[in-house]
Amino acid sequence: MNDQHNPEFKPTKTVPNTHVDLSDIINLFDLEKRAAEIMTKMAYEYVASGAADELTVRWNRESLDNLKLNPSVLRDVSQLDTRISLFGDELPYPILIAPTAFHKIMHPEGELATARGAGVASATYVISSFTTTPLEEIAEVATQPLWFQLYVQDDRSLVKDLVQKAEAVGCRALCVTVDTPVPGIRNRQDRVNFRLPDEVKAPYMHGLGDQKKLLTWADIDWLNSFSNIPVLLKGILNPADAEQAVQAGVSGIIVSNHSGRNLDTVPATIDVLPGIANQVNKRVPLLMDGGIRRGTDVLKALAQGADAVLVGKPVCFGLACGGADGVSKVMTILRTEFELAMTLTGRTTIASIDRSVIWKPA
Ligand SMILES: Cc1cc2nc3c(=O)[nH]c(=O)nc-3n(C[C@H](O)[C@H](O)[C@H](O)COP(=O)(O)O)c2cc1C
Ligand SMILES: CCCCCCC(=O)C(=O)O
Repeated sequence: MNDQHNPEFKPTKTVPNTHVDLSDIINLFDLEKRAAEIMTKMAYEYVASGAADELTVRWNRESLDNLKLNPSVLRDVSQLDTRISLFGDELPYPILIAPTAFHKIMHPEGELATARGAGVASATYVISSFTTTPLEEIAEVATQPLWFQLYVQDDRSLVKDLVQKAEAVGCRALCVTVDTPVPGIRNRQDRVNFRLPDEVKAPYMHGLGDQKKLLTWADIDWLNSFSNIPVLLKGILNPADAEQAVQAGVSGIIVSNHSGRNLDTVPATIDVLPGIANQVNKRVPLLMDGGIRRGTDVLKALAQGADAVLVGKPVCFGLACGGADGVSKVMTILRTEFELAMTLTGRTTIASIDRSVIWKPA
């Protein structure tokens, strides 16, 4: 056992300054294995764990695996176009970096490395409210669009200031996380007594766990009333909430179960996506995350009605293993696999990816 995997091991510094050889990392599962070897136990457990019995974590993957593809043959697949347009920006491919907290426990360069990796991979990066690096510093190194993920805290004037700061540094959209009124049961994190090392701070967050005023639809109206950037709701899992979100005037919806980290036994996101897509009926962009690990998963999510997907855990593992290089490697692997999946199913444009891509028994 590596020292860092000894439960008694106490990190003496934020995180080892690791930069492992990434040349033999072929897919995102390889990367998680490597990350498990090199991350501190506390950081690894924080990233890898889900809520309670982790059934939803498992279902996210199983449901994606259980969908079968239905290729169309003899199409001219010599030219692919994977571009999408979201809120006025053209993205070269429909995969974004999901907001994840505390990057400095994963790599000493923290969110700066993530932003640099996103830049190399031409990916949009959604910064977490729990960033351990000030927004101005991230914006300074970013070369691709940034979005901001908002946790609404009790002090609404601080929330307003934070939204305005995100706008001022150039964030292009605001993802309001609506699935975490209180923290979920996180047994694995409790077992390692998860806490931030003293030298790591999340400068914008002050006790989400002690909320007195819980987020409601009235707060979404309030955010919409002053936000100058599109407001998306992150954490929608059923058509009724999606409808209410559209009626509330949001600009987009992220179908998410928080990677199974909050409420265990909610369904896999890929399973609820078609019903939500039917309800939303393209009135606003629909994004999805949860368990995306393969290019075929991206294709399946788009086929079931998503306009784009986000990836969380793999980016954290990439960051831990190789800083910016690790982050760009994750995005490049997924993008390349996605392009191949399009080619091999005979779909050359994003618009041509519809439910016929999914195999159904005759
Ligand atoms: C380590 C970690 C930290 C996260 N932190 C946040 C966060 O600060 N805000 C948020 O809205 N979601 C957070 N999430 C959830 C992700 O944004 C995203 O919904 C999820 O990770 C996607 O699933 P995947 O990890 O299976 O790709 C976090 C997820 C992980 C794994
Ligand atoms: C008190 C809730 C902490 C949440 C931290 C960030 C997050 O969303 C996560 O999934 O972890």
